[in-house]
Amino acid sequence: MSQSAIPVTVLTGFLGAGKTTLLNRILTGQHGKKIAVIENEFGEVGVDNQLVIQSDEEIFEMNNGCICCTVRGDLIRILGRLLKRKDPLDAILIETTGMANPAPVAQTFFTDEEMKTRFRLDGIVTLVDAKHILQHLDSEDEARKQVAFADVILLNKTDLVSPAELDALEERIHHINAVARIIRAHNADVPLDQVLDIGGFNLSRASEIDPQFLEPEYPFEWAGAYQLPAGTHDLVIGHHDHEHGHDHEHEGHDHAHGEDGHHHHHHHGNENELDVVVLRVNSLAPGDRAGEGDRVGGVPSPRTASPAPAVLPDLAAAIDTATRVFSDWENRVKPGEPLTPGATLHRLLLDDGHGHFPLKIDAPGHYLVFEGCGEDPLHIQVNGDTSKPVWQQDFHAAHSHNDDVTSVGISAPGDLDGKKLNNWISELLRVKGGDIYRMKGVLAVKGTNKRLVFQGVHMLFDAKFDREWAKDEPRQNTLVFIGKNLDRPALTEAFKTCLA
Ligand SMILES: Nc1nc2c(ncn2[C@@H]2O[C@H](COP(=O)(O)OP(=O)(O)OP(=O)(O)O)[C@@H](O)[C@H]2O)c(=O)[nH]1
Repeated sequence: MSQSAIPVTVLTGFLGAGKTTLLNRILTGQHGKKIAVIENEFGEVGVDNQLVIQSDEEIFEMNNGCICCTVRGDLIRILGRLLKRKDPLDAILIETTGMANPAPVAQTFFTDEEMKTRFRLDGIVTLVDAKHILQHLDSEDEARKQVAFADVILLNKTDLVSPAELDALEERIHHINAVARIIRAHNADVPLDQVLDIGGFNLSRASEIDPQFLEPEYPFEWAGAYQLPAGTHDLVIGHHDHEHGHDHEHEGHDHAHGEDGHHHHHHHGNENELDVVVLRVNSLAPGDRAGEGDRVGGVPSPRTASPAPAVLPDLAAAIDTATRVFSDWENRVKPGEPLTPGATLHRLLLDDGHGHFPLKIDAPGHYLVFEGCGEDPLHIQVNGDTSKPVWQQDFHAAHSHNDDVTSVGISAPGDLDGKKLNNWISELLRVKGGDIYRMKGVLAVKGTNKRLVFQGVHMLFDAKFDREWAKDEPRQNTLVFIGKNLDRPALTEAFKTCLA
């Protein structure tokens, strides 16, 4: 990207989130930068202008209502005028209205060659009112979008909520947009270098900040591994009778689900159904310790208690399979009807939270049982004895929030075939462009020693080769999609087919 390109920051945020407050800070701050501010006013003309402290920076107003394709010309005209200035600008800030979707503004910088060479979209900064954002996230599409589009999220008005609420909020925001940097603020008091000229989509930095950002979420909440002999055993759902003891320590769930600050939902919305997948794992090493390292203190999940690959070598593959199977058609099973291991989603029909299901095991070995809802106690009876799980773990459920907007990250070494990559991205944007809000990536393309850096907003995007990969730097592809109804397995699969 050319050095002379003027960085553009798009400032968004719901009504009253603190955009004007931040703007005033920027305009009065002693940063020695020449910044032009473009305001997109909706409704009453120029009210905000009186609130903005006058300064040397120029303020341009667009009074044509929300920026959309028809008024993008207006923005382009203002930008054109800014280019003609004698003393060049250091930065441009565009404030969108509270209700606006920032996409069309951001897309302006991917539209034509002149826009692409003279300006660069440095970042989308979204101000969030910590006190009111939750109700907006629940009810308003635009609020989720503003969070989804952001490179930086200023969690403002921290004085109005408790630290615990802030933590929960961050978790929720992170769930929607896993790569945005979240900065807490009071009266929008953030260091300006965290907002302006940030090189917003530098993914390698994003991954350094939060190594978990690629961590997938799962369609199940709990999995346990059992060593089972051949035969027909009894899969029991519900609190079991006292004579069987408490081998399957599901008590931990109360803690895990009750105190982590957000609501968990039953996936199928029916307490009398439980989704279960049973898979055979081939190569479980002997000497496994039951329940090792899991659900001890806090909220056990892949974020805090990763599975030990040496203990369960097939675990990752089994988790992948289960993730896929959980989105298959369910096979409804009435109490008393038998289950067999395999790639089938069993929806167990329970009677007041209880049920007995014969589990048919042909070959002795290790079996993983995945449970859609982790709150239902489950155990397996073998010849009247409760079988202890040799391993178990809670998983972050994909549906722990009812957000349809999420992030999918892919990180893999290897060189990509430029042509296949191009075809995939074009096709993806053609089919899913409306749902993919943002896409960012740093990619290794076969035949070039430069990194391909790209970012996009809906179907418009910009890809450029930037610096060479450093000598000690692995040619690692990192890309992230933020959007609605994203299909992680499909995206991951399609990406793999682009490897050279
Ligand atoms: N308590 C509290 N109030 C704040 C904070 N930041 C801003 N405010 C106040 O919130 C109100 C709205 O702030 P603005 O900066 O005007 O918000 P805005 O996003 O520009 O609002 P619109 O122009 O309506 O979209 C003002 O009264 C601010 O003084 C904060 O951190 N804490």
